[in-house]
Amino acid sequence: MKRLVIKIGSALIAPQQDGCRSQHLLKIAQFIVDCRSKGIEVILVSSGAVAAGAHLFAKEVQQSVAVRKAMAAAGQTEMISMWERFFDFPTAQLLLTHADLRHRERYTSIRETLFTLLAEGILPIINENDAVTTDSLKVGDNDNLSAMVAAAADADSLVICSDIDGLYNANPRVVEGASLIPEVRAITDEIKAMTDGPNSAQGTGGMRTKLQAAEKATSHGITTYIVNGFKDSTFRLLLEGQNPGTVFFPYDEPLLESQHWLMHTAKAQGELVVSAQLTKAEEPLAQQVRSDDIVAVNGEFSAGETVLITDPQGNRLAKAKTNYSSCLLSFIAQHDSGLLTSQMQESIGPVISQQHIAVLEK
Ligand SMILES: Nc1ncnc2c1ncn2[C@@H]1O[C@H](COP(=O)(O)OP(=O)(O)O)[C@@H](O)[C@H]1O
Ligand SMILES: N[C@@H](CCC(=O)OP(=O)(O)O)C(=O)O
Repeated sequence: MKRLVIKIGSALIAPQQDGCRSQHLLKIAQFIVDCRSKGIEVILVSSGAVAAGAHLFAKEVQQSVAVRKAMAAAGQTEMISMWERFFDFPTAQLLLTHADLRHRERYTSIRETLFTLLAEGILPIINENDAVTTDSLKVGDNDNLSAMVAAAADADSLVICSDIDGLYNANPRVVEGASLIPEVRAITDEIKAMTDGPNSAQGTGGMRTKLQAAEKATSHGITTYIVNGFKDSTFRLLLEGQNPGTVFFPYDEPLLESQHWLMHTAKAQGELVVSAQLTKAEEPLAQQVRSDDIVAVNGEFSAGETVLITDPQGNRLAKAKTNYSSCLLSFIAQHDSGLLTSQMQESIGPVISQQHIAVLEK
């Protein structure tokens, strides 16, 4: 490990949902200190703002979206000041939303901030900015957020601390006799079918979002662990280089940073439907997507935004940054003349550039 992102679930922060408890966090803080003294750079992604702030609001109103946002805002200060008390080195708080991460300029700015904090030995502590999010703006769970952060920070390891020993072949809280899977080399459909949602009042995504996070992280070359944050032995084993739970091995050929961002973080603003023959050709997809091969343009987007490329049957082929706006592409698609499109292509350039396309797995 050289650069590690560690994600802590709400159950560890506020086990009784009545404010933060240091009970389970002391050993995690010690682990962070030990990692840093071994020269490992650490970024902490901490859940628990909602759980920490819950006790300030009446039970009957706690399910209201507005109240949960207020709980997050109030609980965040309690949670961050608790972390701060553990460390004798400086910490920094970053509150992010999906809207920040999927915006390439803001994403680059977040990366810059992270690298600067790490270079100065300051511990970044990250959570979703729940107080300002809506459904369309949020990541929604800190498992996926931690993987996006790990990718943004060029980390090599992601440790997701949960209330369970790792991934089991079925949810052990439901299926008696389920067994722990210590190693996962590929996150197949069979593996995905083993998981379901959370079983605690505090948890958000259960094992499903942890697998999504592992997929995002491993495809960026990041070794990912799901471990039990309640057990002391977890952190001792991690420091010894052993696997205390489930380890997900990184891809042999990780995606480039820009392609990973397109595939896993950027949100498609619209859709380009391209003719069916394209996908069968030998050349790379980006070179094939000429304006006269576009069958339909759905949604509104500007040049530079992310689009989903599909075939006429609706199969997802790729995500890409388009060099044309939806307006211009629709005009071309409707006034299809070989001369116009080739003139257009010559003056503006390709619809999609090769470095800005991520081909999706079927
Ligand atoms: N296949 C599985 N293996 C292990 N845990 C599973 C599985 N499927 C679902 N779960 C549930 O996921 C829970 C952990 O996720 P969650 O409650 O969201 O915790 P956290 O707050 O740590 O993110 C486990 O306690 C368990 O109930
Ligand atoms: N951002 C939220 C946590 C969301 C979340 O993913 O919670 P968890 O499943 O406990 O990691 C909060 O601080 O309460």
